Formats: sequence, structure tokens, C-alpha cells
Amino acid sequence: MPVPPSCVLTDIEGTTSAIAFVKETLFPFAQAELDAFLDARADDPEVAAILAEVRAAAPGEDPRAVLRRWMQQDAKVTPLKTLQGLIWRAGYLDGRLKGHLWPDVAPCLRAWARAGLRLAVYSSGSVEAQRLLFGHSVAGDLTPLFAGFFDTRVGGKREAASYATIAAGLYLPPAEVLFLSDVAEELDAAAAAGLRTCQLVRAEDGMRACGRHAEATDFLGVARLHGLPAATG
Ligand SMILES: CSCCC(=O)C(=O)COP(=O)(O)O
Ligand SMILES: [Mg+2]
Repeated sequence: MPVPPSCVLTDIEGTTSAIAFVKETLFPFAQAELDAFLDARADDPEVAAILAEVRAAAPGEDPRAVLRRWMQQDAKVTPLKTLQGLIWRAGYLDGRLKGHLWPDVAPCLRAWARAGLRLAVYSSGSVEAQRLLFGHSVAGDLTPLFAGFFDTRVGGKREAASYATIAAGLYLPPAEVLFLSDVAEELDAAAAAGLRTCQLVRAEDGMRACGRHAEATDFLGVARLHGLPAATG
């Protein structure tokens, strides 16, 4: 039996949640609401700060056009991710959005937390967006299960330094943290920083194993492979 990690750090899109939920529900929602949101919140300092970041990144361009282009490109840039989180908030609060989780996810997270494992999230989605998705999920409010939420403010998901920063932020040696993701390059970066890794290869998302990391089709498989407690339902 492998020595279990003391912390599980999880990605969201393609790992806890369907890629289709992010691409076909969340992203179009933010795109459709962009203009109305910016018009309504023009004087909000938080929104003004985001627009200033956009202007700094693309000087001389209309920030709305830049945001739309980033949305089109699925660019993982912090100002866009922060803004999407703010736009989604209204949708989660009034029930138009509910955070998708694959059925194996919540029972496993609960079992692992009950067993004393620390749980954390690392996603390109902003911390606000992560809290909303897990706080208004199809399985209820899971936010109390998590000891930490990390986004691109710590660095990009394909950079080893980001994972070293996260492990330090959790006060854990990197080797005690197991990182779960569907994306090989993210797992490569985590492994380079000394984290344990496991690729989620979810058939429903059409994912393919890269062959460079341990792999599981769902969180029950993760538990089996890494000596974590089994979910009891
Ligand atoms: C917090 S849910 C929205 C996810 C998102 O915006 C995104 O770009 C997906 O990134 P991930 O790192 O979870 O694959
Ligand atoms: Mg992912």
C-alpha cells in the first residue's frame, strides 16, 4: 500500500468538473453578460482595477474588445479570470448557475477530509470563481472541506515555481502534496517541483492518458492508487 499524501491539490476543469460545463455553460454566461456587467459596474473600484490591468496588457486597445478576444482564445490571464468570477457570482446567487461536479468527486472529497487530509484547489479560474463553484455545487456547499484556494496569482499552471509556492503556502513539503489534473503539462510542472501527480482521464471529457504520470478515470481510482480512504457515499 503506498504511503498516502497529506494533501490533495486539485484542478477543476476536466478533473472535478466537466470540460463541457466550463466551456458550454460558464464561459458563454460570462460572454453574454460582459457588456451589461461592465455598464452596471463602471464605477466599481474592483472593476476599474481589472480594466486598468487589461489596458496595461494591451495598450491603446478597447479593453472590452481585448476581453472578448481573450474569451475567444480561452486565455488564462488573471484580469479576465477575475472578471469572469465577478460575473458568475450573480448567476450562482440567483440559481442560474450550479457548479458541476462528477458524481465521484464530492463523496471522495468528504471521505478524504474526514480522514484528516488537507484539500486545496489550484485552477486558472479565480479564487472567487472556485469558491462559487464549490459553494453552489450540485453536491451542496463543499467550501468548508478546503484548506486553500489558489489561482494564477501564484503563477501559471504550467510553471514549476507555482507548485513550489503552493506547497510552501500550505506549509507542506512538496512530496506530501498530490496534484490532480487532466492536463499533462500541468502535471509535468507539478512533478518538477517535487509534488506527486495523478492524471484524471475522464472518458466523458474525451481525455487521453499522456503516459508520464499515474492515471485514474475518477476520484475512486485516485483513492485506490494513492492509498486514500474510499468514499462511503
Ligand atoms: C473556477 S471554474 C472556471 C474554470 C476556468 O475559468 C478555467 O479557465 C479552467 O481552468 P482549470 O485550471 O480549472 O482547468
Ligand atoms: Mg483542467
